[in-house]
Amino acid sequence: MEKSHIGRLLVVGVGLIGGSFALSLKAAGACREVIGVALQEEVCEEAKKLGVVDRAYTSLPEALDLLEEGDLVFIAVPTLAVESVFAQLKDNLPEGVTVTDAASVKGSVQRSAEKVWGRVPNFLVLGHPIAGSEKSGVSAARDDLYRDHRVILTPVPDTDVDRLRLVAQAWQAAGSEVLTMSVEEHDEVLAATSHLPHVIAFSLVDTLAHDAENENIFRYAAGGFRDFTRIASSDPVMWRDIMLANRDAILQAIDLYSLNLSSLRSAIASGDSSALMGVFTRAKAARDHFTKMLAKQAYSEPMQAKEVTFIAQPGGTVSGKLRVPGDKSMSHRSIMLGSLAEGVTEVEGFLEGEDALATLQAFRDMGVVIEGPDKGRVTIHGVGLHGLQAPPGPLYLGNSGTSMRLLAGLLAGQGFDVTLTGDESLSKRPMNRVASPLREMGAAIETGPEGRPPLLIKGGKPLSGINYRLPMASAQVKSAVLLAGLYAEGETSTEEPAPTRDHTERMLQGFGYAVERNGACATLRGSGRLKACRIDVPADISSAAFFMVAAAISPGADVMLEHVGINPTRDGVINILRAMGGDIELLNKRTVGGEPVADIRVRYAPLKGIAIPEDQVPLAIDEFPALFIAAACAQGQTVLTGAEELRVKESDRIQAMANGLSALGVSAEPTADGIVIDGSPEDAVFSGGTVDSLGDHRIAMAFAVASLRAKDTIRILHCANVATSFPNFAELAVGAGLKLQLA
Ligand SMILES: O=C(O)C1=C[C@@H](OP(=O)(O)O)[C@@H](O)[C@H](O)C1
Ligand SMILES: C=C(OP(=O)(O)O)C(=O)O
Repeated sequence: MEKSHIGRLLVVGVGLIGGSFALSLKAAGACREVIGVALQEEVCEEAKKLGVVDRAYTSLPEALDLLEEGDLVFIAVPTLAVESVFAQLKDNLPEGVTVTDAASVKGSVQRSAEKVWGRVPNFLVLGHPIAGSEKSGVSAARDDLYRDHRVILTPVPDTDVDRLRLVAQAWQAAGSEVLTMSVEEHDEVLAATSHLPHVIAFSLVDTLAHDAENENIFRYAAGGFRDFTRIASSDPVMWRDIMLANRDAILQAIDLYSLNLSSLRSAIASGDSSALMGVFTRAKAARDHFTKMLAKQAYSEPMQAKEVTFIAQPGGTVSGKLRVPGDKSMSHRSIMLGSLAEGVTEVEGFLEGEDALATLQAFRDMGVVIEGPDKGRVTIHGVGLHGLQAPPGPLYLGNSGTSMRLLAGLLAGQGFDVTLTGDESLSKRPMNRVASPLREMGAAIETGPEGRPPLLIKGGKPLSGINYRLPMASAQVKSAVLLAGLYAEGETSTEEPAPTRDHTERMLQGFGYAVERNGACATLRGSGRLKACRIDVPADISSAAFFMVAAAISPGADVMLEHVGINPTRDGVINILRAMGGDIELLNKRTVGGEPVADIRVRYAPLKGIAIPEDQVPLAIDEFPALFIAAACAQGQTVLTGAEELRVKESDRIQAMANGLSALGVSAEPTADGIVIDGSPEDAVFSGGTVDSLGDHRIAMAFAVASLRAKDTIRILHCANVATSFPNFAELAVGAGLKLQLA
């Protein structure tokens, strides 16, 4: 951990917060000496006795006299007392000393500073640790109170960057994660996440304490009461100050809460079970996704994205029976169509990966009651084609292109406005490919610069059917147009330049919606109805592909992949591997819920390089990262053409793979629409080294598979997004025989 460069630390207000900061910095060896200031002599004595401070004074100016350049003043008095501390600092603070505070409300502290100095002085860094305890006083101080907690710093334009860095380093030394945001944002977020819960806890306990029966209530109050009201033991003065200091934001939060509480009351009064389930399932999901929440958004980017590195040791082989998770494309569509259907749709085999969960959360945010997922089971209480409600904020779709493009189509026909956002990768992906045809249908869609997200979709625009000839083979574009067609006047049809996955067409039919299919064309009429059904999602062939390639390249391998969807619009990976000499058997072929399914057995056989037929490209579009690994292990050259679409996936997959392959000593030449790979039948094809997956799940998994034929360890950077499509990849891979570790 980086140590701060503070000389002396002066803590003004030696209670729980100030005392814990002092102890943390002392424990980290991050300051030379701690001086305390407290109003009462007894507190000074106790702080010294407990070893929290080295010296203590009841007079702030006296203590300030001891400071010099590079020292830090930490103000930890109740919010409304900060101003009087500022007033004493004004004439007594030595040059070069930095000041920070820990008050829970930043707007009022900013105003106090402006009152005292006319503006926030450049040496004052406003801050707030998101940590505390219901206990108070110096005797409750701990050196680990801030460890693994967040601290929000709210610099203003005048704040000196070196002072900001000094304060951030001090908090890091205390073990905290430092974030910065504006004063206004801080106060709104805290009103909702901290101040409102305290209001409710104080008021609930006060209400019950007034009750004549209170003794009984407290005697029998067990878990729920205890968990929920712990914070009502917090320091009353501190909380009074917070209420007064952050009045407007807290009032807004209380008003919103009162409204929701009264509709919950009505639901209970009228026995409205579905409204109760709605609130409870949404709340449970939100609580479970706690770390992904931001104020006013039910689901949002994790505040702190976790960093995962794959470390794949060389060699080994793969064997055994494996069931990879559910198909991602079908999982998305099951939530979308289940939500728009009338009645209750039961889904099995649902992919509990981040992408499909983003779609699920989007529909919860639009008022659909969805139970689960629980071991792949999801129960969707459909609201009908016209039953979605405006979400409380932008719909955050993470890394998922399918969610954004299909939702764009579906939402173009709603009566409300909605904004679609995504993570850094999704924010770079082209959206005009859906926005243009949807606009032709009458939709009002705004995109970010160059047709990138966010998408703002205006509601209440009447749509009319179109005949759309897709300029590229894309199931996402086809699906977006067809889903908008559900809301359009008349007939909507799509014509694709090459067959692409047809899960939308099949699943619509499964929900009882007429879709006419004729060669490259799919046609439907608006204003029909979807009837709830059961959906069994088979294992995802795109995930199975990593183990197919693993088996195809490792001598001695024999793998059985169970219950895999082998829809003919998705089977390119089987065809291509077979053309390269792969030994693949399809066993126990059957149809499940309108989709062909089989168990796929793959055994090792020497591979040879081929020119990949262009008609296979859309049928294997997501499998190319894995197929490039197979190509590197094949005798001779493999040439891919007609695959420019790979450049606009979660990463530019042609470049990302070419870079990674080259880093591992394989000759891989990217071209505008494909790649040329010179394979080698040697035992150790890949040299070992470090490759960057660029946060693309499929690049990460492909290079993990390469380790089977590597000479040395392969380190793969930025692998957290494997969880978008294949959350248990590492576990299954290790079980099958890969030597994979996570760091
Ligand atoms: O419709 C779908 O579920 C998908 C379509 C494909 O994208 P494009 O339509 O952009 O080719 C594919 O790459 C993606 O993983 C899922
Ligand atoms: C391209 C992919 O997904 P999406 O477009 O949904 O992000 C993929 O999973 O490989």
